[in-house]
Amino acid sequence: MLELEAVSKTYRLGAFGTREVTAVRDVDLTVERGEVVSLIGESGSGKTTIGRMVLGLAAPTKGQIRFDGVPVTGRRGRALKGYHRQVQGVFQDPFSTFNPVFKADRVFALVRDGFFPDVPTTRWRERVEAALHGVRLEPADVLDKYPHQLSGGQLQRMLIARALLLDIRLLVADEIISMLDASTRIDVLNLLGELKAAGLAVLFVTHDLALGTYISDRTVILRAGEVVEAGPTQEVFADPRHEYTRNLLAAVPHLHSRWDEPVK
Ligand SMILES: Nc1ncnc2c1ncn2[C@@H]1O[C@H](COP(=O)(O)OP(=O)(O)OP(=O)(O)O)[C@@H](O)[C@H]1O
Repeated sequence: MLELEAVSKTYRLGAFGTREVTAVRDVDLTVERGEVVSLIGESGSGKTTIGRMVLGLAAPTKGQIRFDGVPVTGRRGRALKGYHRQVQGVFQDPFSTFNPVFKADRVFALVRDGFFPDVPTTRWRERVEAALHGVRLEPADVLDKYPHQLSGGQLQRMLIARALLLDIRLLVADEIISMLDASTRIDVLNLLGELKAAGLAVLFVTHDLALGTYISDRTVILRAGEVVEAGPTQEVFADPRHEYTRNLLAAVPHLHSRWDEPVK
């Protein structure tokens, strides 16, 4: 379904664009229907750049990104909108996505204005309520409220509900769990699991190996813009081939041991 082939992204820096930073280098990656693929790497490893390219918000310097065999790059206007009906992103900080001046459910109104202007108001309301139920939110708890009246978990779910209104097939979830507290994290992860069971594909971007293991079918480990390891999640974790992956694994806190004890 989604396919990245030898994708690189170089940013030019400085007033005259004389300095270059290669954020992503020669990355191959696929995501199939109903599959969750974790993209794991430390800060600065190029994860967000990949997510933005997949969403058509940035263009690769080299290589190809295809969705159902059709290039993503270069889509503009109506073609990009058509793509965004099928592929949407949810990002780390839900608070920054909402404008504090407007009620939070404005995000749904914007979807209606942009994609479904002909749907009558009552029908639209039903669709919004169904999408909210889909993410385990009670419409009365979240509709007609300002962002500051809602929790981070509620806002994050509303953003997932917004994506679901579009009948998407691929969700790019960029660190969506990082800012949530522990119990909400598990709820949102379980929600992603349910959506996956319903056929949704997820590119799950995280720096957190433990979250990646919990949810994904396949794992891609990124270091300084390059894929250092990729494979079925259980295999990557059971037998990490690359030293970088082993180091990342060693850095995951072990629940059964005290933090001041050396981990065996
Ligand atoms: N718009 C930009 N202009 C110049 N350099 C950029 C730009 N965006 C990202 N970079 C650089 O590209 C590299 C990869 O950044 P990216 O944000 O993709 O990494 P990341 O793995 O998502 O990191 P984090 O987890 O901290 O968000 C970094 O060196 C970053 O400084």
